[in-house]
Amino acid sequence: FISGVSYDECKTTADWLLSNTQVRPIVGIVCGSGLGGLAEMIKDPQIFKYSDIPNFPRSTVHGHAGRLVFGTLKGKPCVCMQGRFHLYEGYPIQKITLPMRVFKLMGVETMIMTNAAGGLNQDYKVGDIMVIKDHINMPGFAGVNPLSGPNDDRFGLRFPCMSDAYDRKLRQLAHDVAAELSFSEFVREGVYCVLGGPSFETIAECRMLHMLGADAVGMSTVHEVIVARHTGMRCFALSLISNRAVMDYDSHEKANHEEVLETGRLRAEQMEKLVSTIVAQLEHNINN
Ligand SMILES: Nc1nc2ncn(CCNC(CO)CO)c2c(=O)[nH]1
Repeated sequence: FISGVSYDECKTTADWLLSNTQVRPIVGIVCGSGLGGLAEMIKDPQIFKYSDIPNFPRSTVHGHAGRLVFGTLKGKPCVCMQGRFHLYEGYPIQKITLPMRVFKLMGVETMIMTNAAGGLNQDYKVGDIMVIKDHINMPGFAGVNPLSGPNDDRFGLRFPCMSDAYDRKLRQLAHDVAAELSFSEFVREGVYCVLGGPSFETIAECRMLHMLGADAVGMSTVHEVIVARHTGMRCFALSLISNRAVMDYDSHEKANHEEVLETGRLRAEQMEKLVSTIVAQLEHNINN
């Protein structure tokens, strides 16, 4: 099977990291496109380039730095992925989700994922932040699932439940924090649909996904959440709506990566404030 993703290899990577930092993280953060600034919030950072970490893939996407940042955020020991991996980069799906298993083996209890996504819900505006309440795993419909292949019971069950993937208490906390910060007008909640990419969706695909109940569309996060939940970590995820998906044929808008990164820059400050305040208010060691 795929090299570099077995339990022993994940353990080797986790042990290598733990021997190179005193930080014992309980929160894992994944920074999406243009959201790498979240990692700059971490105090006393210890930084590892992905290329130096055994078994880690390399980041190949503009806007994804490719660094693992350890430190404390609002007093809580954290590990932050500045740059994540995507199916469209050509990695095997188990490689994309390897960091989740490494984080679990290091003792991480809660994963906070962020991504940039296209808005399918017509009420959404560019710059809105959507709390993900559920996902539609399109590649999974075709058998592209990070848990395919032999199950290693040391990580989790053969058939894990996904109806509670996005932690209800953390979603409620996010909305309470948004209200505290007066962010409620642009903080939403909805369903995220993942596609393989790298091509952006067609108009027909946007219309179909919207009819199927998706509020936002992207190319990441779901695979990581499936593996993180398999290991029993709590998951919470936010999508920054970086553009409105093109839904009608007489529109001349064209989705492009530059506007994705630009929206990240515009909203980065609020995203960082929201995530750091949520981390500050996380209860430690509550297993659901
Ligand atoms: N319409 C649309 N807008 C989006 N903004 C971000 N993403 C997520 C994909 N991000 C890629 C390309 O920016 C980089 O990982 C998307 C998407 O998939 N579709």
